[in-house]
Amino acid sequence: MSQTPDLFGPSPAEQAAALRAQLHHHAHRYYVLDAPEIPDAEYDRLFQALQALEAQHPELLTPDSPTQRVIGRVLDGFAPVRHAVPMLSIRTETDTTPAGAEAFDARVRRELALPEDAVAIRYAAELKFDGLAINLRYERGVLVQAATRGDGETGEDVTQNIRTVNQIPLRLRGTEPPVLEVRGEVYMRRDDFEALNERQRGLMAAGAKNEKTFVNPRNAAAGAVRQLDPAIAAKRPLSFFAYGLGEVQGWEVPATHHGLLDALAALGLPVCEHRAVVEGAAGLSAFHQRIGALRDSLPFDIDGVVYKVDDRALQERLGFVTREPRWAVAHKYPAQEQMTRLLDIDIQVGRTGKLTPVAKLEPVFVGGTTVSNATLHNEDEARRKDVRVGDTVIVRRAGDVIPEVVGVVLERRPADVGEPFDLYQRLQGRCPVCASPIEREEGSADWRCTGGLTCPAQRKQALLHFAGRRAMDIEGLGDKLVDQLVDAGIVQAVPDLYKLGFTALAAMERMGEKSAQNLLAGIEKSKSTTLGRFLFALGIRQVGEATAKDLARHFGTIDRLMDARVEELLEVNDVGPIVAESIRHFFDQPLHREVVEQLRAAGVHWPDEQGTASDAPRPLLGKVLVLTGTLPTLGRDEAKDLIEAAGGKVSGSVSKKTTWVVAGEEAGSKLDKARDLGVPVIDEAGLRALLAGDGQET
Ligand SMILES: NC(=O)c1ccc[n+]([C@@H]2O[C@H](COP(=O)([O-])OP(=O)(O)OC[C@H]3O[C@@H](n4cnc5c(N)ncnc54)[C@H](O)[C@@H]3O)[C@@H](O)[C@H]2O)c1
Ligand SMILES: [Zn+2]
Repeated sequence: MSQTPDLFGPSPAEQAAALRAQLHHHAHRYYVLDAPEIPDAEYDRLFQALQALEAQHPELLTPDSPTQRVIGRVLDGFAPVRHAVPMLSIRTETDTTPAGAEAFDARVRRELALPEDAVAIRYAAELKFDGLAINLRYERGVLVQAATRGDGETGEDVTQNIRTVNQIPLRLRGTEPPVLEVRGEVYMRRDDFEALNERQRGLMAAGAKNEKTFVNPRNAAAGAVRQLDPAIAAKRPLSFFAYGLGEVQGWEVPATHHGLLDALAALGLPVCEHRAVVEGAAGLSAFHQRIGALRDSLPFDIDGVVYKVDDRALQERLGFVTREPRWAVAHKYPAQEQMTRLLDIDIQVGRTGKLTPVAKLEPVFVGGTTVSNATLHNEDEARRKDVRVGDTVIVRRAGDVIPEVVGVVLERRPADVGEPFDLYQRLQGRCPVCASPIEREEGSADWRCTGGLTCPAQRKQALLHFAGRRAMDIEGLGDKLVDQLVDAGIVQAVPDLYKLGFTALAAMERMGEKSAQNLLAGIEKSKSTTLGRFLFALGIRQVGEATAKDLARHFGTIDRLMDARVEELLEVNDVGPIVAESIRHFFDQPLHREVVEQLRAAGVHWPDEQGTASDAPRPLLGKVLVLTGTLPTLGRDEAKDLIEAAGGKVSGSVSKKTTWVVAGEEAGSKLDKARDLGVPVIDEAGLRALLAGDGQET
């Protein structure tokens, strides 16, 4: 092939060299530093561009090309581990349609030289977990070593960190072969990831240095596994799925892949339940489709499914190419991270007045939908990521979590990029909706509007929250209608809902008589409620559904609650100082008391509850009890109610603050803990005596 003159742009050789350099750079960021700069989808595009170029110009192929070998390197600080059996990659089918499965099936049949009319091949289909590969070496049934993949030949010894993963058995169940290496994926569940990042944001808001958030669960998992301090690794909740084998000595390897997965599960290793044996391309496609529909609801990220020829004898016939087996393929789904341009940063005012910077994006298809807004969480996050208008940013959308901007692609920053984000300056210190001053409390990551219910943004959200299914449950009052009612000035605050008349409603645009009637009926129906729902509906900061119920049960009437002092509030189960302060603060504002009065005057009512904070004697005031095991006559909830009625608190775990542990039949570890800590243990009879006011001494 002749060299293309410069006149026509870079030659294929120059293009290949440039792609290789880029891929090496990004692979280093990703595999070695756990700090990717571009989304996987972008890396895959570069990778495929190089593959295509090398296919067209085979003379450009070099042995060190990223297409020819697994990339990765041992990080300083970890001992290198030479893998007895190399840890390979998997060929990727990027065509996310059913055609991807057909291409794989056709290739397998061709490579096996099967005749046209041969029976369909059986495949084991499983999920492609988005974490990192780990080799677990068991000798005589005991976990002796855990290693990362590294470059496939040599990985890192991460045994210490892996031992902290609860799901990984330290000893196999029922067998002790000389050597059994189990391979699988260490990953972080989405909820664990969200909680970890939330905690990181909290630490950073409180001024902690050296903390950071993670771009996605895979990145967080990789960071934890390759953490040099096992104490930190132990705090990062990791999970594991087994999917294959490394070296084996003295163990009968099952004849099929699905048989192997069953065998691994029997040894006590976690194996994902979403797996199947399917036949031919049609079976593969159906699996791809079924899992695709399930993807968002899975508790962890997957980036595709993996198909493996089920029969081990056939696998051996197919063998390997340089960096991947011929008998397996990964069939992808649309990426959950993509690049797009940041057009602007909007600031949204939430129901509680919290100001959230929201990225306005050039619409991009990510995680299966088109996204044009993504959260930036708060000012600190936006600054730390140095997100600026005009930047190319990485957007992530996974499951039902709201889309977020996880980073900036600095190498694509244009010369005329915007200024660093400054929320206060941007808003000139005023709420974008009501122009009230904004403030940021010490130790909080969030700016807030101080307008309270006078702020229409908070008003609209407050109305929606008030009408919500778990609050006052006003059927037919959705966001469009709330917008209309507030914008038309018909409803200013929650009590106005109960003053709505048919004529005014029916006269509104896009509102038929029927819907007006339905809405009025819904509003009427909502008048009869419970105190718990009503309290939740008020939208007091920090008071969720459960706390609202607890408050209702404890105080019985709203008047008693509105007048409760902080110390009295603290007596309620699960109410701590922050929640108590927030409730106090809410009812200290005359506006809020007025709202309550107006609602009552409009006919909103609920049966008063007995209230456990009545004037009856409260022999358990200030005591903390823990229930464990089955009591002879009292049910768990019943016992809890009685204890709370007597002024006591029920806690879920035993600590030094526990006054008594009430133990019944089959009491478990809580009883042991009580004994360890020297906490007195009583039975149901003892509890009854306490409730009756006897035996106060501890
Ligand atoms: N963003 C970046 O800069 C960047 C850089 C390099 C690589 N990457 C990403 O890394 C990936 C490519 O890396 P790779 O070579 O490690 O291949 P891969 O991750 O696509 O496939 C191989 C891996 O799949 C995993 N796997 C998950 N479920 C499995 C199952 N059921 N059976 C077998 N294996 C399973 C294993 O860990 C195995 O090592 C791509 O997604 C690429 O985008 C991104
Ligand atoms: Zn405001």
